[in-house]
Amino acid sequence: MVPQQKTSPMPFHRYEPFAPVDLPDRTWPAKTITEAPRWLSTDLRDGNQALIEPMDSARKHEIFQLLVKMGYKEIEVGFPSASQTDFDFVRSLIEDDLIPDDVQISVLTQAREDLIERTVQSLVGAKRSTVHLYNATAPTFRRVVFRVDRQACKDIAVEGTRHVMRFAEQYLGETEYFGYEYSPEIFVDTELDFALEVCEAVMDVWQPGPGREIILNLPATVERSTPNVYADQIEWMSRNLSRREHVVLSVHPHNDRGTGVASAELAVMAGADRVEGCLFGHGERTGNVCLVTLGMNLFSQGVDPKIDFSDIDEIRRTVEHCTQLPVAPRHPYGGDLVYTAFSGSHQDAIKKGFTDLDARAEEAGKAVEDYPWDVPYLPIDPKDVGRNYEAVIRVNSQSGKGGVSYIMQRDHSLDLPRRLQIEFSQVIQAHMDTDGGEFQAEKIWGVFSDTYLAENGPVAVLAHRSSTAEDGTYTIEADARVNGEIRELKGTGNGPISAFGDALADVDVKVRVIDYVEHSMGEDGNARAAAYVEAEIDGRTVWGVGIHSSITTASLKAMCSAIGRA
Ligand SMILES: CC(=O)SCCNC(=O)CCNC(=O)[C@H](O)C(C)(C)COP(=O)(O)OP(=O)(O)OC[C@H]1O[C@@H](n2cnc3c(N)ncnc32)[C@H](O)[C@@H]1OP(=O)(O)O
Ligand SMILES: CC(C)C(=O)C(=O)O
Ligand SMILES: [Mg+2]
Repeated sequence: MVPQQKTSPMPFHRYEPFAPVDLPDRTWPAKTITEAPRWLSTDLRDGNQALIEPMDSARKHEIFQLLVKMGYKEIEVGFPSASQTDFDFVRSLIEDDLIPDDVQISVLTQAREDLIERTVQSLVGAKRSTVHLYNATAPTFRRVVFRVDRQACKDIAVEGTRHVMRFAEQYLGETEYFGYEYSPEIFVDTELDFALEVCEAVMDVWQPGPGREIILNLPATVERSTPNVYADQIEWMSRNLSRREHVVLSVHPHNDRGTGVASAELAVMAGADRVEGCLFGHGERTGNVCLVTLGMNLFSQGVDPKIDFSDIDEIRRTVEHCTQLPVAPRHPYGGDLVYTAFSGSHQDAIKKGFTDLDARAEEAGKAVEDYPWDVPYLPIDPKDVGRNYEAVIRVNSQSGKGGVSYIMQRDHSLDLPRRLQIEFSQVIQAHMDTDGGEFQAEKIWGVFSDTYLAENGPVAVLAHRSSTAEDGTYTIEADARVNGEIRELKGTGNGPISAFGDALADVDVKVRVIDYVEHSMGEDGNARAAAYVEAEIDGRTVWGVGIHSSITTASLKAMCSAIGRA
């Protein structure tokens, strides 16, 4: 019988289910995203206001420069009426001429006259700027925070917009561009008809038209529903707003349910033109939607994100330094561990994937970097974000032969034969059972050297000479140390391995060679060679390995290695 789940003791009855939107002819599920939306980074505002220690001026400048360098063209730089620090930062950007001509800064304010005035004052001298005004419109906020009815709530937005326009005229005069953004805060809990009514009233004041857009930002201030409901809300607004062609429909998803990225993506499918978020998902509570994830999700679908993530670790380091909060090791695209496989079957598939990719690129006459990426378990090429392949495969108790042999190949150019991979992987596993934890690449090499290359077995070749007769018979003469004694051995066969096997019979060492593989360990003429011998000795089947600049010496060493192993 299937085990029956029990009723949770938690008080789930205290919470209301979210209401679906009545939109049976929704169109967004059939849409695909083919181009990047307009991005706004609110790292310096929503991100900053949620930090344990808000950024000082130096850190704010660092983030601003990072955002500009990455390619963000709309940057919310603060809440100037909040503090002198916030105000002064905006002033320093403008007065020190730090804002590139193609970057638009914006500043946030509550819909209060005195705060709006101070906010607009902070922008004096800016070439391109936007004031962003918000007031909460949801029923709980109307009742609890503002203690107002619908009409009075709408009036706050309308009056606020008028103040913005009046103060802009008073303080800013003619600028290259002055824009306006309005957010009905808590949009997701606001009745849709009322959200629309407030936005229309705000537009009636701002009067959007050709060359005079308005940004209407519909925030999931607290994410409260599945992403499809948010998408329905956005599609409904997009369909019902007047002057739609002059409206930049913006979304501002938070991540309270952990679905901020999905909400943003479905919202874009539903008609949103613009997305606000923060790098690595900083922001209130569980954060704003992560701009890195959104951008890289597009990239991984072949869509230009219009943002440069090619040095993801530099981006991460800067964000960690400025926010003083760590990025989780499993954070999409930027976490330390996200391109690393520990588990055996993943490592095996990745290793095969790399080999296959190299082969197909070569066949197509293309550089691997230009060939379509298709490697199991790696959604993107780590090199595209500035990572190398060092960390792709790491070995612990969950790993198998694929991972171990990948490291031997990557770090030491040793292409272990399949059955040797199995044998060596068991050797590593035995160590792992004793030592536990992760097995670093150097430690794997140490075990390999001790196991196969130590030359501490009963037979060691000190020198050898060989000749081939006309009939092809190969003769070898070797000076060898056998059980501590120096002996001169001689044997014949069809090659060094069989001749040496024959010679060993004289000293009572019986070796039956099962398999032999050799390869060069590099491209240049001075490259060394690796030889692998699988042999049955005293009833045991073992592998031996030899490495030397002479392939014959490498083969003899491999024989001695196998004898030592047996
Ligand atoms: C969802 C968001 O992230 S919104 C952005 C939130 N960010 C911040 O608040 C950071 C910066 N804020 C601050 O530094 C301060 O809040 C300040 C300086 C702006 C204002 O401080 P104070 O004047 O002390 O007001 P306080 O922050 O307590 O705000 C509460 C008052 O503002 C009113 N209010 C809140 N939001 C708004 C708004 N958007 N528009 C108009 N009034 C508002 C409240 O109703 C309340 O009024 P009451 O005192 O008459 O009841
Ligand atoms: C000010 C608004 C846009 C906000 O941050 C939110 O609603 O989350
Ligand atoms: Mg927010």
